[in-house]
Amino acid sequence: MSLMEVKANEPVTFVIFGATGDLTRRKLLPALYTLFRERALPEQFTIIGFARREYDNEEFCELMGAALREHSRLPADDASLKEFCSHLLYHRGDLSDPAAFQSLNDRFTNDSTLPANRLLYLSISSDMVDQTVHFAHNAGLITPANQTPWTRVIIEKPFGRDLETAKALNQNLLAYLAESQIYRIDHYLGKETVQNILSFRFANTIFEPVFNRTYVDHIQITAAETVGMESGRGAFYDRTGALRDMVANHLFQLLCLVTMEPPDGLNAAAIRAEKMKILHALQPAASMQNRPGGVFGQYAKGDDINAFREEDRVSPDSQTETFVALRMEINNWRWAGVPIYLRTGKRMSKKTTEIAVQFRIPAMQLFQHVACEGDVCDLTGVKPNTLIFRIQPDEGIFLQVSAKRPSMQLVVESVDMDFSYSGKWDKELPEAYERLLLDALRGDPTLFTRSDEVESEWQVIDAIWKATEGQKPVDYAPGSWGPTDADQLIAPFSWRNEQ
Ligand SMILES: NC(=O)C1=CN([C@@H]2O[C@H](COP(=O)(O)OP(=O)(O)OC[C@H]3O[C@@H](n4cnc5c(N)ncnc54)[C@H](OP(=O)(O)O)[C@@H]3O)[C@@H](O)[C@H]2O)C=CC1
Ligand SMILES: O=C1O[C@H](COP(=O)(O)O)[C@@H](O)[C@H](O)[C@H]1O
Repeated sequence: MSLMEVKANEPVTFVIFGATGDLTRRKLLPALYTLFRERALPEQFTIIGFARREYDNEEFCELMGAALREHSRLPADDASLKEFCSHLLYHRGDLSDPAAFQSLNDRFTNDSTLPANRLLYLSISSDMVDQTVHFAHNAGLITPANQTPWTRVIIEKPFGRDLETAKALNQNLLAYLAESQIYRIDHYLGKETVQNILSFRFANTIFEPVFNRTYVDHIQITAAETVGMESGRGAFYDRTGALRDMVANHLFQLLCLVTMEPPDGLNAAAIRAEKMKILHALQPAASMQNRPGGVFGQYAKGDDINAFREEDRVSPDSQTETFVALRMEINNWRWAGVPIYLRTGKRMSKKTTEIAVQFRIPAMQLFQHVACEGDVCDLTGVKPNTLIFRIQPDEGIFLQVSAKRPSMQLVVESVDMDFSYSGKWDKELPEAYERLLLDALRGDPTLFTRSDEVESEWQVIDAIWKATEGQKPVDYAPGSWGPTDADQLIAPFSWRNEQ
């Protein structure tokens, strides 16, 4: 999709703290490069990479060139890479050293070609955010709110590691920044298919009346990844785990969007207000007292695949979960009693993110469902309707319904009503980071998370820790769908594994 329609115009200097890290290589630089190629960046822009490793500008440019060749959505040819590299600088420094920030600020003072508006991107671990903003402020890198040149600060997730740390971080940041300058990023909100959840629910009349406890049996949300620890991520992930890395932000956002009430407008405040109501009503399911509401797993050794505990910079006796499955419920009028199952994991069978809303079977079973393999047919009760939001890959939405199978008998079969982005639009979907970086450049916070929203997310996570206290991760085979305990968690339903 061309981003030409939307463009940032004001000159800007991006400073990426954590510029040698995995996120910068795989997502941030490729997104900036695509925006550059699409002419969506301002004419005047500079990107300064800040990290500890010893590089000069040229070496940094080579490193980023290699990353772009591997990860860019648009082809990274030599000529455009050369042009892009002319906008790249490297600033070596340690985040614990105030002098490194001072020398960075000196660059702004001494180099009149550096655009004075600045977008500081904190692609660093959450425990370094407070100090980084503090040092940046003391060095003069942060200009006052509501003035030009402006400063905006993008902060990566996870924002804190529990309610207490998130609250402290929110409060401390306000000593140096106005809330309007803080952009807490959750890249799932930048995904086209995630934005489509609200459009699909509220731009159509036929689905909304059945999105409630009367018609919905349960909801499953899965974010499965085949990757393990990408290079250098072991230490971060071992401190973080799947619950904080994925559930506390991405999965909760999906859950909110699929269950929230219609907002009274499409502005940030109205949408956030409805999401907040869901987060306040969300809790680990209490309805099935004798069964655990959560299952934690850790990937074991496989053929040619390290166990998590053998990964680089992971403790050999780590108890960190690389998989989690949860049974949650929303204690409100619309959803009370409807189980909501969440699961996410590394080294799973398939890369897939989807939301499946499974409806109740009809009250009266007039028909039988037939499934045939060759000449052998099996008759069972009618299958439930399921509405599936395919977030990635093969982006789209499909609805499973029952239809009469052509035969002399009145039996039905499950058929799909399928909408896929690639079938409908001959355009590649933009990457989430492209959209979000452009929004931040244009000063639009709609798709970023507000402080109270983040705190509410952590409140639920704290409740999950409490409800699952003492549970240790159980091993699962790489390439599987996680520990078998997760199947017991969802019984009598089943996870949708063969999608
Ligand atoms: N990777 C991903 O897919 C995603 C990551 N995120 C978030 O992005 C953030 C960064 O993640 P990721 O890139 O994976 O992490 P990495 O561990 O790969 O990178 C961390 C970066 O921080 C720098 N760094 C660490 N300590 C210091 C220090 N004392 N002084 C200066 N620089 C330092 C490192 O550079 P050096 O060693 O050279 O100093 C490196 O560039 C995290 O908050 C993560 O949750 C969010 C979504 C996806
Ligand atoms: O935030 C994160 O997301 C990625 C998965 O993102 P996706 O867009 O590929 O679904 C995950 O690999 C990473 O651990 C996590 O920090």
